[in-house]
Amino acid sequence: MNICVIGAGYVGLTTAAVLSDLGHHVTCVDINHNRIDMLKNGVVPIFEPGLKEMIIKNTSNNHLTFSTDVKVSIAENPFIFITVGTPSSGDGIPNLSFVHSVIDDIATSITSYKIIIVKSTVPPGTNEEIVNMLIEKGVDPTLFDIVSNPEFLREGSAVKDMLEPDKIVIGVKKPELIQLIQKIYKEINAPYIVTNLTGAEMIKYAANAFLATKISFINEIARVCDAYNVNVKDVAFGIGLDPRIGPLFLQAGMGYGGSCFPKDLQGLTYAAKKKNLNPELISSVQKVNETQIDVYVNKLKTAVPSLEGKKITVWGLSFKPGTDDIRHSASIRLIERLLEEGVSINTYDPVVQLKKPEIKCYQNIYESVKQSYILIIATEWAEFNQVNWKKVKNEMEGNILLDGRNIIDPKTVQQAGFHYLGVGQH
Ligand SMILES: NC(=O)c1ccc[n+]([C@@H]2O[C@H](COP(=O)([O-])OP(=O)(O)OC[C@H]3O[C@@H](n4cnc5c(N)ncnc54)[C@H](O)[C@@H]3O)[C@@H](O)[C@H]2O)c1
Ligand SMILES: O=c1ccn([C@@H]2O[C@H](COP(=O)(O)OP(=O)(O)O[C@H]3O[C@H](CO)[C@@H](O)[C@H](O)[C@H]3O)[C@@H](O)[C@H]2O)c(=O)[nH]1
Repeated sequence: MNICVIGAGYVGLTTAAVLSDLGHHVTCVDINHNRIDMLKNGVVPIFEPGLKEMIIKNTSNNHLTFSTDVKVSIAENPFIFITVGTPSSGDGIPNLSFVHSVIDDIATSITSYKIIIVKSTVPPGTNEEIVNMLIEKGVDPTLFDIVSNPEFLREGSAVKDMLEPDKIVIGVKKPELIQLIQKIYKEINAPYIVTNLTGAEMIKYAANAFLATKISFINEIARVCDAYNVNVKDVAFGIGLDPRIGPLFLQAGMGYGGSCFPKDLQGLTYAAKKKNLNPELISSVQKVNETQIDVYVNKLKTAVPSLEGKKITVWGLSFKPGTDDIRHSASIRLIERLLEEGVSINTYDPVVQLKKPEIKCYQNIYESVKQSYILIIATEWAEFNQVNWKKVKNEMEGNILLDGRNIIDPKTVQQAGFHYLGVGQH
């Protein structure tokens, strides 16, 4: 099948790579010329395991091509996937301008029937609005159908998640569209959840809100565990065995970040308020997450009353392991907060190098801790558990280790001479 994927970001590139790998002919388009030039030259602008190999394989066999000509690509392909960004505007309202710009391009270039598949995460009601927008722009309603097909991949395992999803959600206005979408995803074995356009949008928002709720829940429990000298991991394990609760997404730490949870909870709040509802639980989930950094900074300040002038090394910059994405990273928020205390910051991350004069980025993990007073683990990269702790300690001036992700065994680092600080882990 001939498919156009609009947007060459985390979702767009993964969609384009996977669909081309499944045998379709895919054109991936983006208005970012630099990005498309890189892709045409075999350079994949994001770090995502397995993505580069899949892109190179499918560009070599001509199943996947890249372009900056959005209108031509729309005109040439019957299936149009929209995967552009839907960031939060400053006040938390979802910024749909990128989606609207694609709709404008479709309205001005459509001459034959298109199925427009919206993968971008959008607030409830958006896909219905898209139908109306196209009609208002003079597009004949028989020339298009809209399918809401939200994406549930996680960064760091995007390719695998798209090849082995736990479900495929499709929102449609006409039942005959279901089979066409199933044809696109023929090789993928997953149950289909079929609903209307707004239902699919709500499933996406509700999924992210629930996952974020689990994280804020366990972070709140960790604060209480801390006060009672209880290990929150024991509590998470204990409750997680109950199948009604489940063991996943109960890892306490500095809180959730990334390009999705923060903005989608804001988007859900906005959507609820628009209908005069007051989403109290979602507001509390956000509040716990926003104050989680303070819990760690306060912990540090109890151990080291004056942070001013101290050198601190932070391991981990990306918002989670396996990605180079630093959007809404808890680590970056922590660094900004610490800089306000007058500290100097060294960092090490396996894939991210920041370009900020006030932050020193190292490519060698042991170099990064030289003469540091405090070491902070801010992202749960597995390699942070494989270091020689004695060597790390010897390089440092101080001995404080703040474990912002509860990934370190306190005894191991205490034996190496560290003073271990955690929240809900001792
Ligand atoms: N990142 C994730 O893990 C993830 C997972 C599921 C769903 N989503 C949702 O998918 C959408 C995309 O997220 P992302 O992280 O891939 O975004 P991204 O910022 O990585 O990529 C978006 C791309 O769209 C391009 N673009 C913007 N306007 C365009 C236009 N008019 N025409 C062509 N290209 C245009 C940008 O240049 C950019 O390369 C968002 O709605 C997000 O909420 C993201
Ligand atoms: O037990 C946990 C699990 C995660 N996190 C944090 O939560 C954030 C988000 O992690 P994760 O969900 O793995 O990453 P994303 O790539 O943001 O994926 C989420 O957001 C995507 C975009 O909507 C969805 O498609 C995915 O299903 C959803 O998991 C990260 O900062 C993690 O460190 C925790 O603190 N504790």
